[in-house]
Amino acid sequence: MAALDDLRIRLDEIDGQIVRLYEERMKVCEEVGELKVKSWGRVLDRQRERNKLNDVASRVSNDFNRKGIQELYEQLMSMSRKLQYQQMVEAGALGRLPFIGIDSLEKDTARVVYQGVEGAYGQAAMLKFFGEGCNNFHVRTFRDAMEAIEDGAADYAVLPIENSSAGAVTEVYDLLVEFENYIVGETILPVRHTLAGLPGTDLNQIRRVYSKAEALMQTTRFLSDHPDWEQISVVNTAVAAKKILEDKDSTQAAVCSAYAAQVHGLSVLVDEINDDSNNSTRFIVVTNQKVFLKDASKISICFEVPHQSGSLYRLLSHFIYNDLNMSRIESRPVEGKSWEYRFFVDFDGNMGDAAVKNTIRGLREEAINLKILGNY
Ligand SMILES: C=C(O[C@@H]1C=C(C(=O)O)C=C[C@H]1O)C(=O)O
Repeated sequence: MAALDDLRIRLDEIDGQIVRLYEERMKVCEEVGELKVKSWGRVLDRQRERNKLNDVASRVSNDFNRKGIQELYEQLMSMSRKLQYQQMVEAGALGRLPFIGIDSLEKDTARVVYQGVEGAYGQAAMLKFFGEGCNNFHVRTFRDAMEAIEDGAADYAVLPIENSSAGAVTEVYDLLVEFENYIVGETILPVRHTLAGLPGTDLNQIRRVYSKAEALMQTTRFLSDHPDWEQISVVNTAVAAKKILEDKDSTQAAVCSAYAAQVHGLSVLVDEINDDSNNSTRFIVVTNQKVFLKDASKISICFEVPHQSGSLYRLLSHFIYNDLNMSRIESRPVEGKSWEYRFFVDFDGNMGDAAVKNTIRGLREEAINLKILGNY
């Protein structure tokens, strides 16, 4: 049997040939790219790639190598596509993304909508982003807020998208797909839940606790010390506070912020009852125009993937290749298609960056229903 050193010398020789051939192949792909730039053609040719995979698979001697050569060719072709997207972008064949860069948001004159009633965390987030004196109104549901934006009744909506302990606010993700509204800002609000009731309420009197489902989830540890309390979810924590005031029933309490308790004339019975003391919620600011701040640094997109092994992996490779840092990925079922998913990805970047244009160009061709949700 040959010694390890001898085998490695042979491998080095073979690899030398592979590297030379790889470069030769990429040169030819570049020429193909030039033709595509001239003809404004599509980079990805699925049929050609399928044929290529079948062809190389038919040339090897066993099943193990068949799988291996196909994986290798998938990578090779993906690299040549990425080179061609770059050529397209450099030649201006991508054009501009359909978003207009602006210097700042007109916060002073804007009319802003939030979901819930006075005292809602959404209101606190809105005041944090737009300032105490901002012109605002509130609506009952997230959908109402999205509609108010689409109809032009408001310029901006402030909506929760993610909580640090309960995770995604899935309804808002789905609404971002359904409506032609775009994210232009975000703000993170620390969430401190309290148990609030009518002034003078004793904890022993309480039989029912009202709150938003997420807030009940975020205070599980405290509530599990009171297993006899019935937990009832309502649309918003501030709605829960309002209900306690209106019902005038001291067997009821609300899980809400100290601010909501104060707005609705309740007393804080127990302060800071959230399981996680760092609990915070990220809110997004949405508008009906395709605009982005010129100094924006985060992009949110969503897309569906073909229901095939490896398809998400291949799409995410665009981020790696273009050296973009992905900060979040979330999936939601695609309506009407059981077990198929839409992925929501946040990544660092600005729409003016070549790396971002490259990535978007690749994803637009290779993913299904790519939507840019905003750059902020
Ligand atoms: C090189 C081309 O572009 C892409 C890359 C391919 C490859 O690397 O073989 C094949 C088809 C295209 O998706 C081409 O169109 O031939």
